Amino acid sequence: MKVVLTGKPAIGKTTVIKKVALQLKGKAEGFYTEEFRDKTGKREGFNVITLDGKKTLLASKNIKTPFKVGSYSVNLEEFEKTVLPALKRALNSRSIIIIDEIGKMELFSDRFAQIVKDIFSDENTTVIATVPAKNIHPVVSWIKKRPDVLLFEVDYKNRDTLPQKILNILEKH
Ligand SMILES: Nc1ncnc2c1ncn2[C@@H]1O[C@H](COP(=O)(O)OP(=O)(O)OP(=O)(O)O)[C@@H](O)[C@H]1O
Repeated sequence: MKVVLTGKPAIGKTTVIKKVALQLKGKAEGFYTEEFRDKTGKREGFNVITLDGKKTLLASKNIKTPFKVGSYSVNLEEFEKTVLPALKRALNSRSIIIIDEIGKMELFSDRFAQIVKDIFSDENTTVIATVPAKNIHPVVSWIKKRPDVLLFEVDYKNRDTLPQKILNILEKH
């Protein structure tokens, strides 16, 4: 089962994923991405939080790396160190895999792109992932076009009911 969420920036994709992950505690592995703000309330960057509780910096305005998205620099090395082992472990153990998100920042990592492909190509693996509305990378359009992907566009009307809908789909599967 492959469930993929897309939708406009800040529409609530991560919130849906977190609600689903909370209900799947112990059965799911993977990560979600959360923004953090400075003292004045301005967005400073993004953290990655793995479902087994590791937190690392994904990107920040206050670091300099060659991997830039707007004013944010991506902390590629730390991202790979934290996320790749979790995804590999999940793929090998056939846990439910949660990937929030398969976006511009994360896709600076070719190794991440490759494991995402491996996960989606494995017909026995259940994955719940988020992708941006824009096809910012070949992997994103490849995922959206897959016939085995159940694609949901998150909007204001469905964002409160989607978590339960996804859980029902997983249960039936
Ligand atoms: N169902 C909801 N009810 C009320 N507020 C919500 C809901 N879902 C999300 N929000 C709020 O909207 C904001 C953005 O939510 P979220 O981070 O989940 O969006 P996103 O689509 O994952 O964003 P991004 O484009 O950064 O990935 C947050 O402040 C969150 O608390």
